[in-house]
Amino acid sequence: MLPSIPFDQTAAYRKLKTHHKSISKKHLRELFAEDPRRFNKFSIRLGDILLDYSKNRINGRTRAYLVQLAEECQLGDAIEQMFTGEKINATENRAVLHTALRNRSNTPVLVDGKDIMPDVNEVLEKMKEFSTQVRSGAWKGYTGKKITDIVNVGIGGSDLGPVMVTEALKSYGKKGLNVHFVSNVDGTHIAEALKNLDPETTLFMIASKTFTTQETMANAHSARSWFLESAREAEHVKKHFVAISTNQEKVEEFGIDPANMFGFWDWVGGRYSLWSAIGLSIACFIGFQNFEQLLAGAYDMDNHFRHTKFERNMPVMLALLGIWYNNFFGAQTEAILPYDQYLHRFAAYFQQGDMESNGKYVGRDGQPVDYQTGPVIWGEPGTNGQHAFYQLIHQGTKLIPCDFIAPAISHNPLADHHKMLLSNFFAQTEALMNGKTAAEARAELEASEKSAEEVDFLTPFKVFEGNRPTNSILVKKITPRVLGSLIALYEHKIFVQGIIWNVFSFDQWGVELGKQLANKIYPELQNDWPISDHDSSTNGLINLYKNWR
Ligand SMILES: O=P(O)(O)OC[C@H]1O[C@H](O)[C@H](O)[C@@H](O)[C@@H]1O
Repeated sequence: MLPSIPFDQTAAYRKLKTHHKSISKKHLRELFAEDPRRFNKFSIRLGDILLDYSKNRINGRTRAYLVQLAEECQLGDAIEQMFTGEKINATENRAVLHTALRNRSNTPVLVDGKDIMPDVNEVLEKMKEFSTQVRSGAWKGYTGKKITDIVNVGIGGSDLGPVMVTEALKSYGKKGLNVHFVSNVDGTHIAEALKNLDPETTLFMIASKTFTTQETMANAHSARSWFLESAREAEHVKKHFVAISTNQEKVEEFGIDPANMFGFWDWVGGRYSLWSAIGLSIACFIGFQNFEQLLAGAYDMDNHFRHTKFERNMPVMLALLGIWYNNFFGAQTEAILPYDQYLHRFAAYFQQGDMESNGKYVGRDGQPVDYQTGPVIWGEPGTNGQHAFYQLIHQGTKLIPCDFIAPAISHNPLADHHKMLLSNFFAQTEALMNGKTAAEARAELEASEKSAEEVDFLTPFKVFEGNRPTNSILVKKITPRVLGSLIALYEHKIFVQGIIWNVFSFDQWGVELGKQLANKIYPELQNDWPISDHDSSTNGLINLYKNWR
């Protein structure tokens, strides 16, 4: 059982509260001026990844108190409990073992006394075999042609990870093998995805942990109908449909040959499942060796997380800084800003990862917490964001801690593009930190030969307070291995925050209500009779819809 200590009742919390009063008045400029060694002090390097967290509103004392907070909340024990397969997902009575999926050492991991590594390796072997056949063209469609297009049909955790990773590693993708993703139950999604595809060369991967998710099942049935319009014989389905699921019964019920099923287990959470067979589209697209590199990168981060002292521990420090702003500065959101076009779904991926994990108001003791838990996660790639929403980050009334992520080496070294991109990356965190004083703004205006009145009028608008905190994550290059580490970094950050906020990070009961209500209304839409048993708004909307359709 996880430790259950309301974090606002720890000694460290009280110390941080008092400490916050003084340090929140300090400007980052002053903190840098006071300590020339700030960068060395507040940065962590792991292989090809550097986390520079020196541009945060902290000093050595803040870090010490934050680390004490983690210790008082028994984070060390909690980490061990996760890695060793204790049933820390208590509301579902499950272990949480995405780390076992990338346990490259193969040391046994026990669930209910049984080593799960042989099962993990067996599925990996099956993925290797299958992805090799698809890539080499040995896997043939019903008319003997090789596969040119893979359509992953899944939603949430059975979609976002493969989407994000195949985009991030596009430059490793096999030419002539395209991946498509269908998630939304809106018929437009599948209709558009299938528009230019050829049933003879298309392979569907029906990805669903439960194999009961309404959206995925509706899309899977439509995919099969589309396929059978051309193929005619149900016999051909086995060449074009594979299932990725924990639910063999439902897979068979759907009509997919169990030989074409790639299994995983209830101890893999949906939003932590890209390392499992849910990553099959990734393995086919980038090749199994690269998929193994992705796993290896995550394993690097797992080891770092498990064995490094908190103040040198990347996920722990990232998590503690998030808590610092969320619970002491009152920040509501966090932005993830990758300066890499390939990472354009990274923030969207961690919207689910973070918000579905820690978006909870009930503590592990079953009582509502009286402090803030998970933040709103959002973000877009730089520099696009700079021309859209950075105004608010620089001069708005809200404090938005930002993570800037960039690779030193681009996969597309085109003219001077990467230098320009990176100059923006460096400039933004510097500007957010320093801001621009009234004197500086005034001097600039005066130099531009404005009249005295204009200078007076314009000066306040040109002032930037600065003191906006950022983390910079600079990596050498976005390789499969580096990406694996980056994803695991954020996964563990979320875990640490869940432990400290005392919430269960691996269930998602909040998603259930919407599902239940939609299932109630769905039959009511099957006829044209007016509805009257909901509230007046819902009745009004449904009845107008029935009128208009
Ligand atoms: O993989 P599935 O069972 O189809 O679930 C797909 C998704 O839907 C659920 O409602 C959860 O909110 C997600 O965590 C999950 O990833």
